[in-house]
Amino acid sequence: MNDADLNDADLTLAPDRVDLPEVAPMHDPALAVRVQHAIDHKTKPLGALGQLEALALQLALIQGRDLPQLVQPQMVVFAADHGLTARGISAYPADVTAQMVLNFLAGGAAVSVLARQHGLALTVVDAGVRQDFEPHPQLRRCKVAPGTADASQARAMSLSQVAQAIAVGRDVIASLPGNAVLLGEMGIGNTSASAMLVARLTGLPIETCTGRGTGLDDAALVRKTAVLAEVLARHADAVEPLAALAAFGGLEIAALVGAVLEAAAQRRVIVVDGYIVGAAVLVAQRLRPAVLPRCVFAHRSQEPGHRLLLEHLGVRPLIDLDLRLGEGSGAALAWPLLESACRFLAEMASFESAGVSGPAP
Ligand SMILES: O=C(O)c1ccc[n+]([C@@H]2O[C@H](COP(=O)([O-])O)[C@@H](O)[C@H]2O)c1
Ligand SMILES: Cc1cc2nc[nH]c2cc1C
Repeated sequence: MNDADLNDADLTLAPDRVDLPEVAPMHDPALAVRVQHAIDHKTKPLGALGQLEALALQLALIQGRDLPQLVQPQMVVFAADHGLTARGISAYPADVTAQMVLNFLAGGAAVSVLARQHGLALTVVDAGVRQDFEPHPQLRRCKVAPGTADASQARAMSLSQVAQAIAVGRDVIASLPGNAVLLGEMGIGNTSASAMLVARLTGLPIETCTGRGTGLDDAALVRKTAVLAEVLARHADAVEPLAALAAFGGLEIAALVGAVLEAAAQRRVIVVDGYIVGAAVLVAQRLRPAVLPRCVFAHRSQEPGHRLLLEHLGVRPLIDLDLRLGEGSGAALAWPLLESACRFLAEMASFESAGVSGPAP
């Protein structure tokens, strides 16, 4: 597919023009009953492992087995630049996107450290960074374009670019081993794209979806919010999920949409990092609603729109550490909880096997 084949009218038809996998609904009531029964008969007061119990059940249902196992977990960080940075919507210069990609690969970024700590393979994907990179074993060079267009002047991406970036995300996931993916991102300006996607797709006011990102002060936050309101008004017709993605960007978010769809189609466990990955899940969920129960929401970010997004999706994150870093750092930090959920299900004794008395009659 190339730009010449597509025009604006195609945007409303986008789901038919972009190659999206089918995602089967998770429906196995008998398995759910069996796993809940096993959880309830472990040697603990009923429900005492709290959210970890719901997590164990979710992992079992995603994998379609009584004892879920996490094999060769993959941390995948999608990176790209945003043309809207020309409007001063970030506290840091756009060059930081490329510099941090090099830092990820050199092993010095937060996500590099946490991935090492938790035994997560780390892959970095250049979906649209302005700068070119030398080959590196952990880098996938899949640049769709050197950054998006300035969304205050034009659509951030053409539909063809959206389709290509979604394909990048799908292909990267399909090429990786294992049955769990942790998704992260890097892109100066991408809290703006996320805020606009969330506002447009949920109907929430842009003021509530916009935050300080990398650390804007009060005055800069007011200016950012005004810019985002202007961009939303400019693209008032971009209401369908893929049209909104094209209008607001970014290339890493589109690649994340593809990654979420492919991972869900393959029944992999999907660990969702912060606001930006959450916005990609929102787009993916609008395209294929069955992706949502296959996602584990790792943490609640400090970005105020993230809380609203999680509430809108009706999901509860595992941890809340006031993080606002991105990269996949929150997903990596939450990872041991998924391991613990599998372990308690597999290894804890039952009342029967341990000879412990159940609740008083
Ligand atoms: O994950 C989050 O919730 C999150 C919240 C605030 C900032 N970030 C990171 O900061 C960058 C975007 O911030 P900004 O201010 O440039 O839009 C991008 O690289 C994200 O990884 C990430
Ligand atoms: C230094 C730096 C690291 C990051 N990691 C993710 N987003 C980031 C933004 C900045 C500015």
